Amino acid sequence: MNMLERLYQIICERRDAPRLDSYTSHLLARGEDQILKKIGEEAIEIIVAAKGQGDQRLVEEIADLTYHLLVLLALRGLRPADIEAELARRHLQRQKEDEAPTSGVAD
Ligand SMILES: N=c1c2ncn([C@@H]3O[C@H](COP(=O)(O)OP(=O)(O)OP(=O)(O)O)[C@@H](O)[C@H]3O)c2ncn1[C@@H]1O[C@H](COP(=O)(O)O)[C@@H](O)[C@H]1O
Repeated sequence: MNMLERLYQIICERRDAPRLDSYTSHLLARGEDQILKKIGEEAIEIIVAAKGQGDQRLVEEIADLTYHLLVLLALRGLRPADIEAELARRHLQRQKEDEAPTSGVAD
């Protein structure tokens, strides 16, 4: 299991068995609007970091956004595999388009 899957699993555990000492449990209890607000804030922090705070800061902000996106998925009963499936679907679609014979007149 990779770290994203492990983190998602822990977030689901916090959703299903809330803990008083858990930021994740508190965030989930505050509801979807608060999670969406955090996602917006983290996205802006990524832009600020990319525009002049260095690669380490950028990585940290992308990790923050990733964590909050996983919390949103868990709240909605979605899974990281749903995102992978959508990306795979797009990739296969693009491959098919690239492989399809071009219409038009042969020379
Ligand atoms: N990966 C994360 C993670 N990334 C970011 N954050 C939290 O996200 C918050 C974002 O920081 P901000 O300053 O924007 O927000 P804040 O002022 O602390 O809080 P808000 O009131 O704004 O929500 C911080 O409190 C971080 O600790 C995370 N909190 C938890 N995890 C992981 O989630 C799992 C469960 O941890 P608990 O939530 O502690 O149970 C563990 O694997 C943790 O490592």
